[in-house]
Amino acid sequence: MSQIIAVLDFGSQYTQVIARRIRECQVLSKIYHFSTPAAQLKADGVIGIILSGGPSSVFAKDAPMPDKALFELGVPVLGICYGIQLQGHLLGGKVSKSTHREYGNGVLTLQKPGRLFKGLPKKLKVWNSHGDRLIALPPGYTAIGTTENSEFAVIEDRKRNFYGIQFHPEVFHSERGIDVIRNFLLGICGAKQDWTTKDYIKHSVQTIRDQVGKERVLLGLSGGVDSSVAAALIHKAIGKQLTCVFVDNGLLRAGEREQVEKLYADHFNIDLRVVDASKLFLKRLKGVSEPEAKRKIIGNTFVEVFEKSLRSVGGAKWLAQGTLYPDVIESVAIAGNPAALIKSHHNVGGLPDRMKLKLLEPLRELFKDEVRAVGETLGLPREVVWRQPFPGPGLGVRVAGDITQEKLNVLKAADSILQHEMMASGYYWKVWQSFAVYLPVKSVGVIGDERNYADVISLRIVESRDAMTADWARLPYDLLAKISSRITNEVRGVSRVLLDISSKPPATIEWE
Ligand SMILES: Nc1ncnc2c1ncn2[C@@H]1O[C@H](COP(=O)(O)OP(=O)(O)OP(=O)(O)O)[C@@H](O)[C@H]1O
Ligand SMILES: O=c1[nH]c(=O)c2[nH+]cn([C@@H]3O[C@H](COP(=O)(O)O)[C@@H](O)[C@H]3O)c2[nH]1
Ligand SMILES: NC(=O)CC[C@H](N)C(=O)O
Ligand SMILES: [Mg+2]
Repeated sequence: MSQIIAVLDFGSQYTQVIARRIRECQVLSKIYHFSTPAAQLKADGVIGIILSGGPSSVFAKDAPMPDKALFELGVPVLGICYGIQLQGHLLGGKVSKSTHREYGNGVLTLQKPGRLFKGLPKKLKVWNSHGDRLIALPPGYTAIGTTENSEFAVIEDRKRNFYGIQFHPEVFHSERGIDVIRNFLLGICGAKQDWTTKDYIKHSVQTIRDQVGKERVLLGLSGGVDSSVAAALIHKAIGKQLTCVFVDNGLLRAGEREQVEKLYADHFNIDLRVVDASKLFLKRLKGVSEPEAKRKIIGNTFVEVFEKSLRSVGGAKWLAQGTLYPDVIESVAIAGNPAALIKSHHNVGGLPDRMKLKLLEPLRELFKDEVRAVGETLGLPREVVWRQPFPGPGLGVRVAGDITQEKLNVLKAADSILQHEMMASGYYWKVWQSFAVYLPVKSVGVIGDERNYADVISLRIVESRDAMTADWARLPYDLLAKISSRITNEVRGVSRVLLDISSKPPATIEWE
């Protein structure tokens, strides 16, 4: 029986981040609904339980509650944030609303050597996000550490192997957070580190086979990292039952369609059809300038095109996409968590309600760097695995405001100079994304002693780990100067080039 660490989901924004930290420690984890019966966890071979954070207060009337019997399974339990509050509430301690919310960075001071903090310094920067707090320990527990507003920031009951943390060790901003999780998994639960990318692939291949059976699958392939890895994985699972469709939506970069066709012909043994739907997309988008409206139209039109191609691929029942976790969390609320809508990624929030195809998304829980690791293990070429992300709505969300063919042409020309210089300098591979944006303003310039009232282009070049947060890349001035001067000199109709120096948050990577 496999060893599983169960993550009970109480609706935290970070539930998937906890799961990914566990995978980073090469341990198998599974996310369960918060109400999963303890007997089920036991039957699944769970060797440790993590109670996630969540937006509710434990004493609220409809607060999500776990099956209390999980505290009698004899397996270690770690509560994070809402999870520590649950331990307090259910096991005889006391939780109350705090007058001081703790939000963002704080300092943890350890008073005692706790098992979770083995080998770690006595003071650590940690990241908080809570309004309630534990004010009395449940019997059997000891206080281990404090933060400014939490007397019980870390607690443990060594005998029963119950642990609680008020801050979020899973987020990147909590110093040595991964070590805390590793101590729980390896030191306390005794997990074996045997969950590798290879296992992930084996497991996914089996799941895909079980899901799909003998039915046919149509995969939307963009030539990007995610859909290429999804294609390779699904092809490994079901071979000829898979057909890929690349849609030319008229919002692609210069030469992109030809590049993808060639790449796939050279490197992949996969049935790929190319559909030119550029006229349809541009017709639907005509005169539309509101970003969410544009995204919805693009998502809907993609599905319309996929549905039209169904007959020619032998009546597929499944639509496969390379959807990743960040696409999901920004687009929709998940697992009862009232997460805010940031923007509708075309492949999630942009799908029409009437869609009849079943969705097959084997990468839906992964982050980009994990997908790249899967791609490398599957032997995909470097230019695919390490390609910069390019969103499905493409230049459609990079022409700010309404889209016309003329604006697209200006943007394509500017973007292709940027790409060329990024490649030539090697910086293409060092940053997360680099692209040009067409702004809906004009500005006055002067060329050949003449007035030039023309378009403005902004450069957006960012560094990131997983697209959840990002910062603008500090590129050499000489390189920026060269890009700017080439764009204003070579692209007719551009009088000015700007550099976007906003981080995410508060900005996002794309402009719309
Ligand atoms: N032009 C396209 N034709 C067909 N499917 C597409 C196209 N563009 C995007 N998709 C679908 O939408 C999904 C999400 O797009 P997204 O851009 O996030 O991923 P990607 O293109 O596969 O990878 P990358 O993040 O590297 O760009 C893709 O995985 C793919 O299934
Ligand atoms: O396939 C996609 N469909 C979309 O609708 C979409 N919107 C944004 N992106 C990409 O996602 C990452 C995060 O982007 P934002 O900071 O703009 O939300 C960045 O890498 C963006 O390029 C998309 N990808
Ligand atoms: N992030 C959390 O888990 C928060 C828990 C609880 N809602 C609080 O505000 O304290
Ligand atoms: Mg893409």
